[in-house]
Amino acid sequence: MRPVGSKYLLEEPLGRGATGTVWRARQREAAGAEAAVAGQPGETVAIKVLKEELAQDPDIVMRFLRERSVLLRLTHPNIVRTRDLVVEGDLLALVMDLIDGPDLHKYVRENGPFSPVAASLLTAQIADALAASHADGVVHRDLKPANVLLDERHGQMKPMLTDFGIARLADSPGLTRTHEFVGTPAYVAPESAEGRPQTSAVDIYGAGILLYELVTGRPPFAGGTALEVLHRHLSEDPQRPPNVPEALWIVIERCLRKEPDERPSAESLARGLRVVASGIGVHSSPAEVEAALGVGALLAPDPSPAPVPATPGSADPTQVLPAGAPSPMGAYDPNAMTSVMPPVGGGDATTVLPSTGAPAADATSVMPPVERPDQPHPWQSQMQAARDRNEQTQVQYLGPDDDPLRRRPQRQAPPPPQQPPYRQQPQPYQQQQYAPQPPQYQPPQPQYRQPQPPPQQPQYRQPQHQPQAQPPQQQPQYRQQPVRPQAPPPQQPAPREPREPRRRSANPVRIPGLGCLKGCLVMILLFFVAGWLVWELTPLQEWVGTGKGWWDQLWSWGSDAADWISTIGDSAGKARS
Ligand SMILES: Nc1ncnc2c1ncn2[C@@H]1O[C@H](COP(=O)(O)OP(=O)(O)OP(=O)(O)O)[C@@H](O)[C@H]1O
Repeated sequence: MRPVGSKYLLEEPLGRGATGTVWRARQREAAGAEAAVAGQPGETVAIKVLKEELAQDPDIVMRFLRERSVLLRLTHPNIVRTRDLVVEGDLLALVMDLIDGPDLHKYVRENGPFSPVAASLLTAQIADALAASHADGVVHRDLKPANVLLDERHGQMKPMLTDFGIARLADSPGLTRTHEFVGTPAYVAPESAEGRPQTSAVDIYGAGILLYELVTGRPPFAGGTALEVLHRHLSEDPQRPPNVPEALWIVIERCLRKEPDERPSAESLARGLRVVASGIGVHSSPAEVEAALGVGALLAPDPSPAPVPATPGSADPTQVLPAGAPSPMGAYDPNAMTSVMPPVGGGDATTVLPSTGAPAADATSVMPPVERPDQPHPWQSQMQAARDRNEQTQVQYLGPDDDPLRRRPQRQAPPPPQQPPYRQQPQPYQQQQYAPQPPQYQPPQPQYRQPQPPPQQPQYRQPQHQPQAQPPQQQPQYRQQPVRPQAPPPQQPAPREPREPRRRSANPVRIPGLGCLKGCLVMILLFFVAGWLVWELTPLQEWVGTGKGWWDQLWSWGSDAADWISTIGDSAGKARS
């Protein structure tokens, strides 16, 4: 058992998500005054220990501390209560109420879809939770069945919305330094997918998808790839499945409107769903049936939806990239996985705003709204981050064979003469990755989280994204995003002209040792010339007493040497005979 802070002991892991691992834990002693719930020694709690890379990120630690009060104050019967936040060394953890029951995704997978009445009543409670958080200025932005726990303690199934805080904590510019970010393609609202301004209406869209899935067992927009899902969110109208009653379909269809302004408020959604539940049961009275069919009149849009302020320098966590699907060409789990994207800044996942109804409790947690149109598109940030990562200097050990300073020169094949200049005529993929980008657009370079779905979902694990497999025809629609003038993406250095290939001599044949031989010959020649000059130009001849010239003297020395050698040869022959 591992201690968390001085107050908690981790007992066993309950599950693992994109941002950390949830543990069943026990309270050792009552928490301090800073905790929302002091708790009693021996009490069981759930603790989400955030991933190390999040915990080691100063931005996230700051945010964690800054938003402590917001997380702790968010209480509702259908929201999993955050009891305490622990920061200890490199460890960041959220202490929550332990919910005894599966999450909705797991439940539907194991038990099949809910009846329309049960699905309506369940979603009505989730809408209650959303209404409360929206009134407090908090937008969840990652609503999906996996984030709804079913509390089965009292013979009833009570949905409990969780992960309010996590997306918000993880959503920070610090994430540009981790290799991941969070978003779930199957549940992402069109405006999030497009990088348009977001409001609490994104949660209503998520609720509509969730409701559809509860009654059918699958989300409305599926596809083989995340890009396909994204495209369907943006362009397709959902089709009414045969088992969905008309009244319920009216609600779902309203929630799934592409225009956020046309979606109902959380409060009117909850009310409408209860009216529908009463009117679609087998024992419903004619009046209840009629009221249910007229539910459209109840689904009033939110007059003042809570806006989602952007975090400067961050991207949108729910932004749908081919996320959750490491390869856009591969299948992915549309239901349960919070997708992870390339390191980017994060936008604010569950955002704290000045309360529309009540005053904001924590001024430090209120983010000033930032004009979305001025910001670079999230994909631009992702591309930039990927580029920055690629270009940074790496310090690493090089073996003798790899070290260019130690390596012996290798003969290299000359480059093929017809090879086009790399930067001038890039292939489509090369252009995406390396070519200099105009400031207003840097093409998406989606990468995805290392697949970490819960162990029960191995079929959803994906291989790494292969960028060249990306269908090119789906990209242009994201290229028109405006640029934030005050924080333009860093200018790319001007592309360097490709170097001309080195000119080689006409005769490329190399003779080993030729350089050394040449040197020796030159030295001999120099010595010879120097000797001749000294002999001829100095009084050396007279000193030696010969009076001969250079050549005569040389000849005489040569003759003396030959005589000496023949004398030695003769004396050796006589000795033998
Ligand atoms: N308060 C809690 N009580 C009991 N079980 C919990 C609690 N919170 C989470 N769990 C369980 O722990 C597991 C992991 O939760 P987590 O929120 O990390 O998963 P997730 O929603 O799939 O993650 P993510 O949204 O980051 O992808 C889930 O199976 C969930 O059922």
